[in-house]
Amino acid sequence: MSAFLLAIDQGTTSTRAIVFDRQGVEHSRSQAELTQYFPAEGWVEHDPEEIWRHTVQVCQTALNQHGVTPGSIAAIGITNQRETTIVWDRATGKPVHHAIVWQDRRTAPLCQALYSPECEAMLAQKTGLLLDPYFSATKIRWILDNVPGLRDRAERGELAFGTIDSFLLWRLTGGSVHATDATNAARTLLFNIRTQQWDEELLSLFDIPASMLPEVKDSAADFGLTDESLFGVRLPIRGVAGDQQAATVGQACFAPGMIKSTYGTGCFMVMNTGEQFVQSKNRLLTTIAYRLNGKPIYAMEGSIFIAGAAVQWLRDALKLINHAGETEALARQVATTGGVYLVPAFTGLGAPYWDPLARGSIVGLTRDSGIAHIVRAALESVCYQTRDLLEAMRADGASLPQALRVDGGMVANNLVMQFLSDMLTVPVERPRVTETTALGAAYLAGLGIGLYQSLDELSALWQLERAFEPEMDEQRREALYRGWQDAVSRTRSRT
Ligand SMILES: Nc1ncnc2c1ncn2[C@@H]1O[C@H](COP(=O)(O)OP(=O)(O)O)[C@@H](O)[C@H]1O
Ligand SMILES: O=P(O)(O)OC[C@H](O)CO
Repeated sequence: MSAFLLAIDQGTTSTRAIVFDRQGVEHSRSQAELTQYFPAEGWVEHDPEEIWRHTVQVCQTALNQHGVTPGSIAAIGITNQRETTIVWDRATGKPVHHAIVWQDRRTAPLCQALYSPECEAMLAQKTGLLLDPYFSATKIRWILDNVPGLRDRAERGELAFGTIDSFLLWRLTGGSVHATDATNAARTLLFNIRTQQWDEELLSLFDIPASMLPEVKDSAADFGLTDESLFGVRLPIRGVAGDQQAATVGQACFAPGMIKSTYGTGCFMVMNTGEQFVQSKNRLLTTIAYRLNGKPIYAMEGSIFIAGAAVQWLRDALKLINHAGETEALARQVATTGGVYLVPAFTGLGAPYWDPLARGSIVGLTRDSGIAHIVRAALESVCYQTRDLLEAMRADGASLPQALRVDGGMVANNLVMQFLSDMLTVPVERPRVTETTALGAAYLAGLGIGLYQSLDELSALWQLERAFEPEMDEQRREALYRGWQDAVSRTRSRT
């Protein structure tokens, strides 16, 4: 059988194609930055045509370098920024609106209008989610209500909805497949993760026609063949998962209690809870980690909207740095932030606060505060937010994990990793492959095509690069964390 697996990782800030061999070793890659559109305060959009162009381009490049050829690919796996919503015309395949990105807050008023404690309890019970603009349902509804003529066209069955994986599947297969996997469906607020079906009550609540929805498959399944015109051969697509779930697979968090945290644009902490649907009492999400052979494996998730994006903000808005990598040396110029806290609520606060109207703040500034303090505060904010999530998981009954497996662009920063371990009092483990999202998609494709027979095989491939052990004394740690909690309470729009 062909030796390689191609992973397409369509993230918030970039689109990547990475070719792995059977051992999970990277052989070739290509990447393209994605334009971010901010058409109004709190709105975030992407151009689906740019996403498509970049996807084809990065795949073609990765498939034709370093000894890799399209013919040497056994299967493709797709992983994607989740919740981001595209509606397209079934006849032409053309999107009817820009993609509304997961970070977009435009539907906060709609969420408020639909809110009641009963409604939120019903949503939590069926979907594991909360009523928040983050998820796809209100984004679909916004498109249907705001683009003239679309509601009627949707009712007539002319429009298709998909998260990015679905849209890419549609395009890659020449419009012959309209599907998604259970992990992506689980982020829409329309999918009942207990019954594994689109839910009539939810569709009617959000006023979305069932005809728009994709078929929901396992995360390792037959998602069709690529159109021959794209890569010269027809390649089977055998794996699909939302990026955080793919990272959970790439980190081999297959046993209940295992946790991974990914530090990209946002930060997402996912704890495997096995076959058990655990409903949080502390505003964490319940989601599907992966679904194989029809059997969902559940997870608890804490979602933070801004992690690496805070570093991008230091670079692009404040122009304090030229490259993300500079933050570590800058932050090391000072031993502490001197009491400065940066709460990066640029697009509201995610778990466990769920406050879409909160906006960012910097507190504790004095005349001694300088660039290094602010940069350090931005980095530390990511660790404090992770502690908030771990506290919520523990309050829900989880025990302190043996280790936290980390990945994503930000984990290159050793200062962040050490402070994270100090704040959590847990060893932080950075694997050899930090592209675990793409790796997870490749693993799913490998499972789907029969290159791997079991999850144990994948666990055996996981390798540690470096572990960071907690070093900070308790008194200092807790004083710092109390300062963070105070800064958050001053940032909240409501309590
Ligand atoms: N050395 C570093 N220190 C701090 N942040 C970093 C560093 N390197 C990259 N980042 C941040 O990591 C993010 C990129 O991570 P990545 O996993 O590629 O993100 P995504 O998949 O969300 O596009 C960027 O927001 C960037 O600012
Ligand atoms: O693109 P990322 O890696 O920041 O991930 C985005 C998440 O999937 C949003 O839920």
